[in-house]
Amino acid sequence: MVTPNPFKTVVIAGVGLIGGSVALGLKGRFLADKIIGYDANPETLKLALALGVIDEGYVTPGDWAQQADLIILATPVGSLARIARDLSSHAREDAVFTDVGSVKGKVTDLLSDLRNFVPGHPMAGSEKAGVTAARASLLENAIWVLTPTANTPLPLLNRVKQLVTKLGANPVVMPPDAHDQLIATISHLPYMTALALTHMVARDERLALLAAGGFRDITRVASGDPRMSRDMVINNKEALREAISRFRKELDQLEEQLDSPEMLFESAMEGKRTRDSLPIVKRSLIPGLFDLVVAIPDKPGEIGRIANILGDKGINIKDIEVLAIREEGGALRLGFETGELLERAHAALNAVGYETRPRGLGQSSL
Ligand SMILES: NC(=O)c1ccc[n+]([C@@H]2O[C@H](COP(=O)([O-])OP(=O)(O)OC[C@H]3O[C@@H](n4cnc5c(N)ncnc54)[C@H](O)[C@@H]3O)[C@@H](O)[C@H]2O)c1
Ligand SMILES: O=C(O)C(=O)C[C@]1(C(=O)O)C=C[C@@H](O)C=C1
Repeated sequence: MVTPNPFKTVVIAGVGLIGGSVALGLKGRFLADKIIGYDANPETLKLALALGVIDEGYVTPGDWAQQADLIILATPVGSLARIARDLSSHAREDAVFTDVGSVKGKVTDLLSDLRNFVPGHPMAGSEKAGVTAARASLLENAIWVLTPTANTPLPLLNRVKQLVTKLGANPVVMPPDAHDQLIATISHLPYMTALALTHMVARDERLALLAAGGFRDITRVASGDPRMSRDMVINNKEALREAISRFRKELDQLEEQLDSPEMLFESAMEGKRTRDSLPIVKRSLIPGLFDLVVAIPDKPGEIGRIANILGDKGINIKDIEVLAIREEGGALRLGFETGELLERAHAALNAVGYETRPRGLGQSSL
């Protein structure tokens, strides 16, 4: 039996990496009839419209929010509560609110009286920010924590759970403080550790020269947006302090084990067993797209310009990736659904002077 869309018009407040990925997931799986973007940055909205992530965009709250059946708050943690208030003063009484913030206690407390609120946090992300990094597959098979408040009606929790499942993620329900405690260890502590390690490198340039895969893997999250990451840890400082103190003890213990090889071997075995048994998250979505690689000069606005040229011709970009950027410029990989769209994109971009080349599984005859 086909179940109807749980929500018809969805507002995404904060059309960045996560908001954009949710929007693409909703569109790709036909889970909403209309997606409205709300973002403080008009350039982001222009780009999101050109990339087909949203259908309409607004930079200020207004009566347009009356259309919303569901409002997904996806701005930095520190602004979530204010934006919820701003939008709720324009939204209908029955509009449902959820959020994707990385910390749940604070936002849940601040919004405990917000009607129809189901707080959430998808456990997926990236060190990249912004709508150009958004992709539907980011959320596939991810754990998506929901932390209902005392005021969240159970049927509503179930509707949001259903939506999360339809997006290809796995809902897990827990209280906000339990979420924050676990996240302090599994997400916020690794971020602080990455900062500590990168600071050591910053103080001795010979270390940077020798940094190989191991160091890069363990410090990847330090490349995340500094303001966003700061907001995330500052809003969970009690739980994070506790996690840091347990981490110090673990380090002290490992230091002591440097003099007892047997015990250090046991620790190494335990580390390997735990790391190797972490579930592998499979992400698949878009199979065999028709890819076009476009050479671009390293100038502001280039990605938006390309998206606009294609948008004006009604050519939908299904996937976008920034390939290596060097001083003299770089390249974009654009994915299209059909060979015909690929050829039209190639012609449109060539006509205005871009160098393009088809690539990958679904190449055309170009
Ligand atoms: N990045 C991750 O890995 C990750 C993972 C899970 C959850 N989250 C959470 O998702 C949320 C968004 O993170 P992101 O990584 O998508 O960030 P992002 O920077 O990619 O996107 C944030 C968007 O919000 C907009 N914005 C910022 N302040 C605003 C305001 N006051 N009013 C309206 N729009 C505003 C920005 O213009 C931007 O488009 C955060 O709460 C974060 O904690 C992030
Ligand atoms: O960068 C990634 O791969 C992430 O998944 C980012 C990450 C994490 O620490 O795991 C970062 C913050 C979130 O709230 C959720 C996920």
